[in-house]
Amino acid sequence: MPGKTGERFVYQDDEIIEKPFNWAQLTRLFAYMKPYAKQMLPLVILMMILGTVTKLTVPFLTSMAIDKAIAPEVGPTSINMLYTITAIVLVLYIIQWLASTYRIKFTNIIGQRVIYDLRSDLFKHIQKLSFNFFDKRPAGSVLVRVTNDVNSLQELFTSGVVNLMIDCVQLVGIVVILLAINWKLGLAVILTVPIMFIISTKLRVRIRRAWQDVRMKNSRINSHLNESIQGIRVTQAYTQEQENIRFFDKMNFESKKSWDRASMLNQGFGPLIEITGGFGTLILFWFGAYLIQEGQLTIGLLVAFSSYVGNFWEPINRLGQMYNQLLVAMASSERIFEFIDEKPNIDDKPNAVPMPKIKGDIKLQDVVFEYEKGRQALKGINMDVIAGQTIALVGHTGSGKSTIINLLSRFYDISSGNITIDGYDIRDVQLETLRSQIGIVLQDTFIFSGTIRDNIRFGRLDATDEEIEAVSRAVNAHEFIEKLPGGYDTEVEERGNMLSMGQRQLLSFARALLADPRILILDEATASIDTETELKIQEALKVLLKGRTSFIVAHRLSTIRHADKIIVLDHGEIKEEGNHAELMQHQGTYYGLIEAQFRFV
Ligand SMILES: Nc1ncnc2c1ncn2[C@@H]1O[C@H](COP(=O)(O)OP(=O)(O)OP(=O)(O)O)[C@@H](O)[C@H]1O
Repeated sequence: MPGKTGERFVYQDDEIIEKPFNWAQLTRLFAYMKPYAKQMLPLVILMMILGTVTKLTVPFLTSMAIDKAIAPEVGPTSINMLYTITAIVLVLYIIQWLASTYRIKFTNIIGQRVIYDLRSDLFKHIQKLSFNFFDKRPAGSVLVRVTNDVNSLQELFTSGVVNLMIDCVQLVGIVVILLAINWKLGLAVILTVPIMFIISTKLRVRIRRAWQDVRMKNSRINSHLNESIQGIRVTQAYTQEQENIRFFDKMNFESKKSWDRASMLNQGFGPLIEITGGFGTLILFWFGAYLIQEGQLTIGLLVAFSSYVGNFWEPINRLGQMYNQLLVAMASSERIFEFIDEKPNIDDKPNAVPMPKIKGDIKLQDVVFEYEKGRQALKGINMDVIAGQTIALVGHTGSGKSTIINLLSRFYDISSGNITIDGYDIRDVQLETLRSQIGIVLQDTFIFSGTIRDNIRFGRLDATDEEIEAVSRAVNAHEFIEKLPGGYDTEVEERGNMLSMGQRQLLSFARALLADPRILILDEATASIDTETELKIQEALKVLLKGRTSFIVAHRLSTIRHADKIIVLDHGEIKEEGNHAELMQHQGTYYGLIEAQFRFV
C-alpha cells in the first residue's frame, strides 16, 4: 500500500512501529522458545539465581565489614575479619561474573535459534504464497518483514525475556531485604517508587518515540536506495538523476533532522531520569540519618541500604524499557504473523490426487477469470487442444494472453468454468505434480546469481553435466557458452546483465528442455534481436516444441505461422481461431493485427 501522494517508497503497513500489548500474540511468539526452553531454561534459571543471590549478598557483607570490623568501637582483631569478608566478596564476584557469562551465552543460544526458526518459517511460507499475494504487495514490503521485523525481535529473545525474569526476582529480593533490615526506612523508600516510575517512564516514552522516528526515516532511505539502484538504468535513460537526488536529499535531511531531535531529547532527559533516581536516595539518607541518631540503624546497614536502593533502580528502569521493547515486538510480530497466516489461496484440496504422467490434451470450458472483483480479464473462454499441438495466442496488449497461461499452471484459480488436462480438473490434482510437468519460459528470463551451469540445472536439479551440455547444444546455446571466459562455470551476476537478450533466451530454452515437460508455456520475448540470433532461436524453438503441447504468447511471425492453431484474443474473448492461412483468408482481426504489426518488416 503506497503512502500519501508525493511520498514514494513508503508503505503504510510497515510504518506502524508500536502496537498495544496483546497477550495471545505474545504467547504465540513465545511458543517459538518452547523447543529450547526445556533444554536451556533450567540452566539459565540456575545462573540467574546464582547471579542474583551473590549480587544481593555483597551489600550485606559490606555492612558487616563496616559495623563489625571497621567501626572505631570494635577491637584490633577485627582486621582478620576484614580479610575474611574481602575474600568472600572476591569469591562472590567471581561467581557472579561466571554466572552472568554463562547466562548470556545460554540466552544468546536460545535467542538465535528462535530468530532462525522464525525467519526460516517466514521464508518457507513466502515461497508457497500465490501470485495474487505478490500482486498486492511491493517486494520491498515483503523484504522488510523478513529482515527488519525479524531483527527487531532479536533483542527481545536474546536478552529481554531473561532480563525480565532477573529483574523481577531481584526486585522481590530487594524489597524483602529492605523491609527486613529496617521496615520503616524500607517502606519510605519503596513508597517513592511509583512516582519515580511514572516520571521516568513518561520521559522515556518521548525519547523512544524520537528514536523510532529516526529508524523509520532511515528505513525510508533504505527502500529508496534499493529502488533507485534497481532502477538506475531507467533513471539515467530518462535523465531523472536530478529529480532523484532532490528526492533523496529531502529524505536525507528529514533523517538528519529527526536524529538531531532525538539526540537532543536524549541529552536533556537522560540526566533528568538519573535525577529522579537521586530523589529516592535523598529520602534514604535524610530518614536514615535520623534512624541512626535514634539508635534504630547502624552506619553499615545504611550503606548496605543505599547499595540495595541503587540495585533497586536498575531493574525498575529496565522494566520500563522492557515494556517499550514489548510494544515494538507486538507491531513486528503482528506483521510477521500476518504473513505466516496468509493462506496460499492456491493449494491442494484435501483429497487431491497426484497428476499422472501427462499426455497433453487440454480443455478450457467457459473459463471466466477476474483478478479483481467485477473486472473480467477472461469472459468465457473455450478451447480444445490435442496433445502435441502448438497453440499461438495473439491479440492486443491487455487482451488476456498472459492471463490464460497463468491459469494453465494454476497460478490463479479461475472464477468459473473449468480447465482439464487429460480429463483431470487442474483443481483436483496435487499442485506439485501438475506444475512439475509444465515448463514455463517467460519473456524476461530470470537469471539467478551463480554459474551458467547452475542456471540451466535449475530446470532439473539432478541433471548431470553431460545432460546440461546436451540440452545446450540442442538449443544452440553451447556455442556462446563455450566462448564465455569460464565456459559453463562462468559466474553470472544476478539478473544476468552480462548476457545479451538472445543469449538469455537460449539459456532459458536449455533450462526448459532439461526439465523436459509435457506441456510447455512460452511467453515469447518481444525484444528484437539480430537475424543470426533470431534464426538460432527459431531452430531452438523447433527442438523445444517437438512432441509437447505448447502455448506460446507469440510475437514473431515465424512462430505464429508454424503454430497448429492460432487463437486471437480481444478484451478477454476469443475472436477468431484457425491456422495462419485460414485466418489470413478470413481477413478479420488477425489479418488486421498481422498487417499492422508486420507492415514494416
Ligand atoms: N496481476 C494483475 N492484477 C490485476 N489485473 C491484472 C493483472 N494482470 C493482468 N491484469 C489485467 O488483466 C487484463 C489482461 O491482461 P494480460 O496480462 O493477460 O494481457 P496480455 O494480453 O498478456 O497483454 P500483453 O500483451 O501486454 O502482455 C488486463 O486488463 C490487465 O490490466
